[in-house]
Amino acid sequence: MSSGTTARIIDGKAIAAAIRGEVADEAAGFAARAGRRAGLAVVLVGNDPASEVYVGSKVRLTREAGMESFEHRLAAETSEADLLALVHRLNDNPAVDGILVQLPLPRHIDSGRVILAIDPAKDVDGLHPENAGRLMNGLPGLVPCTPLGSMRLIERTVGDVAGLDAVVVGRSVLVGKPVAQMLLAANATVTVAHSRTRDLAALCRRADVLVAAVGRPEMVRGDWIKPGATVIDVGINRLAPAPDAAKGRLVGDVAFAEAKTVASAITPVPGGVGPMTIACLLQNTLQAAQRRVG
Ligand SMILES: NC(=O)C1=CN([C@@H]2O[C@H](COP(=O)(O)OP(=O)(O)OC[C@H]3O[C@@H](n4cnc5c(N)ncnc54)[C@H](OP(=O)(O)O)[C@@H]3O)[C@@H](O)[C@H]2O)C=CC1
Ligand SMILES: Nc1nc(=O)c2c([nH]1)NC[C@@H]1CN(c3ccc(C(=O)N[C@@H](CCC(=O)O)C(=O)O)cc3)C=[N+]21
Repeated sequence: MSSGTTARIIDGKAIAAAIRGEVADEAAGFAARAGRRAGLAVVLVGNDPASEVYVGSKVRLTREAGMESFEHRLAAETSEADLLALVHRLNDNPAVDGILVQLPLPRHIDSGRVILAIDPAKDVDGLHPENAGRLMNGLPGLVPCTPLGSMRLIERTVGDVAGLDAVVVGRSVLVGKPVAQMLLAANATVTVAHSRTRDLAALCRRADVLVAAVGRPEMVRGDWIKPGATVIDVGINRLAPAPDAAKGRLVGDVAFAEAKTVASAITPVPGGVGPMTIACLLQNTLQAAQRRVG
């Protein structure tokens, strides 16, 4: 399995910081013209561990970029009706340019119905069927942040993906499906794998570009990777803490130590896709604000 080489580590943290710098400059211009800051509202229902990691850095980075951050933390028992009512209030609030409802939602809430309630012009996650359909048809719209951030890392690493074999593991509305659409739009040959896929390891081994968005710590092993491949690890998994520690380590969906001896380039967790997601979210919020003001 080991080829004796070591992969280039794709520095999502640094690339994201550069994007946030550009967004901050533009956000200052927006505030001067509009007489108010662009505003982002984040809704978290319950306490999904990956969502907790997300909100942790998001509030601070939103303010650093010169935008307003509105946070709504709701109990896990919140009813679907109450959540829908909050979404409608945010739709009607002129200070709010972007609305992000964190997924997954507790099981008693239909996430499809909640996403459908978000004003597509404020849907900075790009999940509303109108924006998802626009992405599928190659029309302009708000694009999901994690897939957009992943594509930017892929393009910076491999350049043109036209004709390359891309395998996406995971088919969620949030990550797997939109990243597959973007790779397809960039002319890669795309296969989307999921929990019913047969011989996942053999399928992954054919990928020049492998995107893992599963939510299973270190599931993708080193010997699943084609030598020289580019590996994008979307997974954010919090391991159980060591006996004397408050928080467990964060790991991706790829066994990083193994994979880096086979791949030519790989994203780390943390420091890979996560920071890019936030940078793209801020960029989408500014884009939504600019369109709304006209
Ligand atoms: N870095 C970032 O910015 C972000 C990270 N994440 C992280 O990415 C991961 C994926 O998130 P998300 O897409 O929302 O997760 P979901 O749980 O919505 O989707 C997971 C997907 O993985 C598939 N899957 C599950 N088990 C297996 C298996 N054993 N073999 C093959 N496929 C499997 C599922 O298949 P099926 O459809 O058949 O059930 C499903 O399509 C999570 O760790 C999440 O925390 C998410 C968003 C942003
Ligand atoms: N509607 C919706 N959209 C999402 O985009 C979404 C979501 N729901 N639910 C939860 C997941 C998870 N997610 C993360 C984004 C960034 C980091 C991030 O910045 N991570 C840092 C780690 C920071 C630290 O160590 O605390 C890193 O990877 O370097 C993590 C997780 C977005 N998600």
